[in-house]
Amino acid sequence: MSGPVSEHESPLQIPALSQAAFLLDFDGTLVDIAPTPESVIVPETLPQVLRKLRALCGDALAVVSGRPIDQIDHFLGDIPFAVAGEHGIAIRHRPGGEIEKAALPVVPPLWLAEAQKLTDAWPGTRLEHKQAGFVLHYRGAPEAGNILKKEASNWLTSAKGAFHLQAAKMAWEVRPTGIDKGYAVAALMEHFPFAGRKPVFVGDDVTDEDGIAAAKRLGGVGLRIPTNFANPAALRAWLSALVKEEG
Ligand SMILES: O=P(O)(O)OC[C@H]1O[C@H](O[C@H]2O[C@H](CO)[C@@H](O)[C@H](O)[C@H]2O)[C@H](O)[C@@H](O)[C@@H]1O
Repeated sequence: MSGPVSEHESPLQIPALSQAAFLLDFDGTLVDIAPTPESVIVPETLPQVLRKLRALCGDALAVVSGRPIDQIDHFLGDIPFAVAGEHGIAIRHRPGGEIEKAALPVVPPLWLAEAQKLTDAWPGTRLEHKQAGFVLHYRGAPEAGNILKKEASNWLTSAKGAFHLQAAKMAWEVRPTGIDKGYAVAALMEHFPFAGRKPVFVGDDVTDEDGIAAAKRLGGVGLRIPTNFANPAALRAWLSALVKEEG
């Protein structure tokens, strides 16, 4: 185990890159949080750092995001070898490979209709559709956070545990129960080029805790912003130093 120091000046113990697999969250981890999901900016130097990292760890670089896979493709193109989207509901294990989709219950159309009405009624809020759930964003109207939560909690009382409400960053996400980033990490680690390596998972949010726990369970390391890195810029600087040191 080795590695450069984090911005907090404590040396981070991670496996040698020749034995490591990197599984990285996207929003709030690789890129800074932005006012809207579309307005995220991928810093100019990040693609090159990630490509070097992928080369140094034998292609074992994955992005594990709450976003659908096509959005990660839009921002990062062919940089990661594998992508897990929607917190593990959709996984593409290799470049150009088929997307493996978990069999999940369909979101009741009534909830979607109610969610649309609710977000139409609150300027600054918005509804994001996902394959097996949806997100109520309130970054543009923080005062609406509580009402969105209350309404979504009411819909979920009829779900009999099939769906749950997940707190996200200035958002509430209605998610199917049973699949999380821990599942995604375990599934990715079963396949080439990840299998046999030690996972290094980095995230920033509550949903990343499952990924962190899974990485540790599998003999690797789980790191979190702001515990191990002050912010995404500090993580990017650490990754840049890591690839320079070993490159
Ligand atoms: O698992 P992640 O890759 O971290 O994705 C989590 C969610 O990210 C997006 O929403 C969040 O980021 C937006 C852009 O910075 C921000 O505007 C929003 O307030 C955040 O909640 C994305 O829209 C969600 O689908 C992801 O689940």
